[in-house]
Amino acid sequence: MRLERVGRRYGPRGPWVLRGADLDLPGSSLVRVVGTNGTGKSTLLRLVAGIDAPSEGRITGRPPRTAYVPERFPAALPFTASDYLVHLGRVQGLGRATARARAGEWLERFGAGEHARTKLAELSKGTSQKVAVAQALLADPGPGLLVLDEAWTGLDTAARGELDRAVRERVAAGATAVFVDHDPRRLAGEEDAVYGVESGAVRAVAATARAVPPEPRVRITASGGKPLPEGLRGAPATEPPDPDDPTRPLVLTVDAAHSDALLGALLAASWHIHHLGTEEGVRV
Ligand SMILES: Nc1ncnc2c1ncn2[C@@H]1O[C@H](COP(=O)(O)OP(=O)(O)OP(=O)(O)O)[C@@H](O)[C@H]1O
Repeated sequence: MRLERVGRRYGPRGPWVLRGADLDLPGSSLVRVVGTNGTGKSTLLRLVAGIDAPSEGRITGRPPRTAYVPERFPAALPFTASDYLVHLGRVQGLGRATARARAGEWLERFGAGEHARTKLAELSKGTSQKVAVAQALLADPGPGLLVLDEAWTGLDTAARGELDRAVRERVAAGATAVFVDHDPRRLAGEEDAVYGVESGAVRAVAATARAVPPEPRVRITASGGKPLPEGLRGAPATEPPDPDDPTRPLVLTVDAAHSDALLGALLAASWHIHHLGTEEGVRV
């Protein structure tokens, strides 16, 4: 999907909120939009989502499916959370049973399962936001557009993490996810592109490759009953750093690139290996 020379003003004589915006929004990509308050980020996201039309310019290659979490959620509708989600799932083309199952799954995933039968108007702000986010995730993952305007705001920590995961899943499944969030740490380093909105213009401020996760450090628990061999590769960190009891196992942590050499040196010096794992605790 592409935006070409897109402009938007409210009213024929209103000031241009956006002008000359060129954005490239390929599939399987995570795109962040940044800018100070009132610069036009929500306006841009509404144009991307297709719920508003440009005053000039054109938008091409729109994916067939769009999910959108608006900055403000219309919470005063006469539905329970579950009925509302089923209704929106039906609008998105899901069968009734699938829509109901998905509604339940997403409410559970966001920790709002017990509010399925609560009326929208009676939900707390945080739980309303969970419903607003769940409605955007009801459809199958796949190529499509996911537009999130401050969708994390109001969610608790666990739900924010869950939304991060959901966004990553959707992007991995081919979606184009475009988001605004006031927290600069939100999905930081995972964006394929970052666009800044300022004084009506939209500029690519960074185009980062998808961050490669750091290589895990490897932890080796070993005992030798004697001092460590000299000249170990990778300068391993040891715990306890200065053992009083040389028979006590040592934990050595080293970059994965040096773990084989370290292991070889320990075995060659007749050390006993108790445990081998990554720093996150995964056994390797
Ligand atoms: N429907 C509308 N009618 C008239 N003016 C509007 C409308 N929507 C937005 N604007 C104006 O467009 C400008 C940009 O607003 P927008 O909400 O897009 O910015 P934003 O960057 O998302 O702001 P915030 O960070 O505060 O959410 C503002 O001056 C706003 O008053």
